[in-house]
Amino acid sequence: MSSPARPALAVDGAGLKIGGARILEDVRFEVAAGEMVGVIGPNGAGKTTLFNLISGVLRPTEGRIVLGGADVTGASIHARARAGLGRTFQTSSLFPQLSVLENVRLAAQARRGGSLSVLKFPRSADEATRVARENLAEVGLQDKAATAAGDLAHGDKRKVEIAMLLAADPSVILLDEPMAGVASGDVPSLSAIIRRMHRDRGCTVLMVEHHMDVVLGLVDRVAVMHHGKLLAIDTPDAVMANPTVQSAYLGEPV
Ligand SMILES: Nc1ncnc2c1ncn2[C@@H]1O[C@H](COP(=O)(O)OP(=O)(O)OP(=O)(O)O)[C@@H](O)[C@H]1O
Repeated sequence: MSSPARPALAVDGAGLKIGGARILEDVRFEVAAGEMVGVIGPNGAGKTTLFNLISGVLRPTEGRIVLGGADVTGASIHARARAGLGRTFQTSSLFPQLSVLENVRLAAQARRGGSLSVLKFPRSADEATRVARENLAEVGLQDKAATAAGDLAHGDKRKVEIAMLLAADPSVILLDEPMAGVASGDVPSLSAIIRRMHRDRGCTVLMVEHHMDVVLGLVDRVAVMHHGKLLAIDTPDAVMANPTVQSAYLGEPV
């Protein structure tokens, strides 16, 4: 009998208490290698906190975070990045005065923490530039390489952030509201980039996103957070048909 494939990411009973406040409680799910899972839920449900626990910004007060079979609950943000975890943030993380190419090149050089230590075989400047150009082309921004990142439209900034993420070559990607602040006309091209990134790289993706139509059209499964708990995790159709989820979104007690 073959054993089931090891999940790329497991959140194993994770909880977070701050002072007297219980922010997250017994969150438990697995994401298979190559799967794309959306995380939805009303404001304050705990989605960003969950990402902070997975990426190492916060440590859970209960439970474990397991990345590719390794328990990383106590590992630093950088150790998780070296283990192949990449993350974008809700707010822009670009250096506005630097050119688009320079922003992506810095990410390429810091691949899995590489540039911080000569022992980790950092990419040479030429190699980093090549990787940066390749990833800029992947998000369709090769013509804006010389533009200052701060001068870009919001949608293009988001695309540069995805190019930066890809330049670091992660195997598990956390996207925190990739469509936040993006003009509605830019949403389809950004969605297409995410779909292509997932398909061509075979990476595992966990994505928080408020645009429900975007999430439902992209992901294999949806996780629904509510009041710091995982309400449901299932296919988009099953989640939308779930009466508990419907109550949560209508603001009724669940
Ligand atoms: N450091 C903290 N100290 C106290 N409470 C916190 C802390 N961080 C988050 N919270 C609270 O935890 C809850 C979950 O917050 P979180 O930002 O994770 O929600 P969210 O689902 O990402 O919301 P949004 O969709 O608005 O981004 C909120 O009630 C928030 O006020």
